[in-house]
Amino acid sequence: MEQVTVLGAGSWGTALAIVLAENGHDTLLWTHRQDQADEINNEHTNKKYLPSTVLPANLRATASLEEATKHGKTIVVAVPTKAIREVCGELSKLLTEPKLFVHVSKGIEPDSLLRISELMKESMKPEQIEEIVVLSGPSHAEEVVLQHPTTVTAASESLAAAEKVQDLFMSQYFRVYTNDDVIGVEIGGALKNVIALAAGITDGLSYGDNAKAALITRGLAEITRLGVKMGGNPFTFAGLTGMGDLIVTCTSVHSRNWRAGNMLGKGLKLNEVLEQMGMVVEGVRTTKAAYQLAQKHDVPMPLTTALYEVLFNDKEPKQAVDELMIRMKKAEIDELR
Ligand SMILES: NC(=O)C1=CN([C@@H]2O[C@H](COP(=O)(O)OP(=O)(O)OC[C@H]3O[C@@H](n4cnc5c(N)ncnc54)[C@H](O)[C@@H]3O)[C@@H](O)[C@H]2O)C=CC1
Ligand SMILES: O=C(CO)COP(=O)(O)O
Repeated sequence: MEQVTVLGAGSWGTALAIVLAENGHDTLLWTHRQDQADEINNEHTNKKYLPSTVLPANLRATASLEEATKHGKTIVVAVPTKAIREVCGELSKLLTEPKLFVHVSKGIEPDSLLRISELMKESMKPEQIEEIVVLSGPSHAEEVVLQHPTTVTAASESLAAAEKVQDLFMSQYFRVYTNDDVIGVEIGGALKNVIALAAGITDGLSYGDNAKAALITRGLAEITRLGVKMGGNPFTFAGLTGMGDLIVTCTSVHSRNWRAGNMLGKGLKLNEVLEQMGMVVEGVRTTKAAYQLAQKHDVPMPLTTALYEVLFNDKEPKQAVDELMIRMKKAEIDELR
């Protein structure tokens, strides 16, 4: 049994805390909201994020970051990308010994263009970090809490750290593989949300299954193109954290990115969509970051660029699709090399 802290009591942090608590680990879930910590401790529910779930009795919550920091030998960071800097910065003021960090956030910071593990390293001191492991893959919280079979990947430059995280989380319904390709895993996890927004848009336009299959495969082509240029292993993009997560996010009604895209495709404006969602839609900020990365690395990313125009330059979704279809003729495979 290990002492583990999970930072962030949204749907994913809570679902992972349940997996850990059910595995017998002494798990403490941190939220920045006292009322939510009280609900988790007294009612054993987290209704805003997982309305039908009863939390295990051994799962405790706290609103004290100091208590949370002291508790875990392993600290799982499960806040949205935009909160990573702030939360890790606060953590850095409290850490007195090195910890094993696991992050599960799927994004890239616009402008700095840092991946999550890079952001974490920038926000804390090297001596405070034992190792960083990224846990990613096709895994909607709503299905994990139902104990439906789920497979993910733990990636780290340190195989020992990845295996430690594999052991912490692995259960009968939660299977964890290891990978040493942190870049590929982080890029795949972040960029699939961009394509999922686009898939939601084409569904909102009622364009059907051919369009969605095209988005998934051509989306993977452009994610791979960028990810390989940034140093990722091409095979990673065909795995759970690439193709696997792309499939689940582009096709599941649980996906907040797909749902947001669907509303955009039906004609709602971005601010109206985000107001209605009430949960993080990572793909919006990641579209900006991916657009900037494509320019920086001089990689053609037509789907990302089209989505950028829709989200930030008010292009009509139907016009964006029309323009994608009449682009210059291309070879399918040569473009990937
Ligand atoms: N929901 C899911 O099924 C999965 C989510 N993820 C990733 O996990 C990350 C977190 O997502 P969710 O839990 O789904 O989001 P969510 O929207 O359900 O919850 C986000 C949580 O973060 C908290 N938060 C926001 N800003 C904060 C701040 N500055 N300080 C402290 N806490 C703050 C919110 O209060 C909320 O509890 C995202 O990067 C997402 O892409 C990854 C895999 C699956
Ligand atoms: O990453 C996820 C599933 O693997 C969750 O996707 P959404 O953030 O779109 O809900």
